[in-house]
Amino acid sequence: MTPPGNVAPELPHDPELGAALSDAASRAMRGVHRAVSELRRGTPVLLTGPQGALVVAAAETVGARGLAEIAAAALAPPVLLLAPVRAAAVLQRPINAATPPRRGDALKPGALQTEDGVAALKLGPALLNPELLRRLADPVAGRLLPEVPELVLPHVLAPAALGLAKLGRLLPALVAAPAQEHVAGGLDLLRVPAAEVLSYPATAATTLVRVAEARVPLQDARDARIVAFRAADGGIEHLAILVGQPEEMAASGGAPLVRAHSECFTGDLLGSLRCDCGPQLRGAIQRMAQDGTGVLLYLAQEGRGIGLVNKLRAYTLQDGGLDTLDANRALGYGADERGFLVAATMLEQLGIPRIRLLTNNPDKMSGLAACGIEVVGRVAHRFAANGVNDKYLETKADRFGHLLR
Ligand SMILES: Nc1nc2c(ncn2[C@@H]2O[C@H](COP(=O)(O)OP(=O)(O)OP(=O)(O)O)[C@@H](O)[C@H]2O)c(=O)[nH]1
Ligand SMILES: [Zn+2]
Repeated sequence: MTPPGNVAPELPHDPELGAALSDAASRAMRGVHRAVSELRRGTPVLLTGPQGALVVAAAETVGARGLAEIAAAALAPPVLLLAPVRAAAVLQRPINAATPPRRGDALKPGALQTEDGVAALKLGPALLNPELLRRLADPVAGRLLPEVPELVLPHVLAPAALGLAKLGRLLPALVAAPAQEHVAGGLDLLRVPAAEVLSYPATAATTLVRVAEARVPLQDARDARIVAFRAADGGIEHLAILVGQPEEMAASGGAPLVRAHSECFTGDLLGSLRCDCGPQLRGAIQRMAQDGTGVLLYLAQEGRGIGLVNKLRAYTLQDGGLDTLDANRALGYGADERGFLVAATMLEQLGIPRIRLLTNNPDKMSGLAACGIEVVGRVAHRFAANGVNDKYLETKADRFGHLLR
């Protein structure tokens, strides 16, 4: 299960061409970043492509005004775009997605078919109401609906719409209607090319630049520095914590110990017992201090890339009986939404192309290797269960293929 966004795009070698491309990349990222902000505040945006235009708003945030703007731009009645798993839950019917949701899942006879990993539900007037849209989007919200929506074919730009909501760490559920570009222009809706939404994760990862660095002695590693990396979109920074002199070790052909640690507010900062992140974070720094060298990449990929708000929703679903993988999927997200191109770019910029990786997760090894990092070895990084996270650790081994030693 290699996460998406892990294939390094070809980088330009001609410096002039490179500058021109990075200008275009930075304009594209600005557009997508603005579109994400619009969705997060409940404003519709216009997705464009050669096949037409689609006006979309996030079901989680849209209000009466946003719905009126969609109606004014729409060429046809609006639908609700959902991940197939969520659509199946709403319809209370099994569903076959064109993109198989899980290795080994058998197609269910008599199940609904969907295209491109997206399902579309027709929204009759009774469902075009902000509170009901939130219930349709959110498996944690109440179930009561005045009518069961009907499954229809999604627009060709629907996958980009879901992608945009995911970039905003919103529930992947959007009110959407085909629109005429010029009509929507009169409404002053932000336009964003669907292709730029789809290429955004790779563009953001490959435009990271070092922006600040400081010596920060740590309780467990006095000789430590923090280097901050920022992408051209101005989004949240990723951090590298360097223990000792890993760059020197790499320069003389060595392979320093590296941990790619995805941020976990609850585990890293609060000491939550639901996961193993806190012990893994501190354990990694201690291990690097013992070795004398190491790099801990602290990646802004909270909740395996679904964001803190969705992780809290996933926890509520887990309290209702789902495991960590199915809870992600019930929200409409993949089991693991992380890409490791960010980590690979940071290592490349630090001058560390060969590493020994501190992990139990084989996907991290293959993800980094696919992005051009030479992973010469793995060092296991397991901590004992604490009585609360036992099932979480079991699920990582059983369903994510995490190595037990
Ligand atoms: N979606 C979701 N994310 C979780 C849950 N529990 C922990 N996480 C997140 O999982 C991530 C932990 O990732 P890591 O420790 O870097 O990686 P890993 O895949 O467990 O692999 P290792 O390298 O073996 O630790 C953090 O971003 C946590 O916020 C959960 O129940 N649901
Ligand atoms: Zn955690």
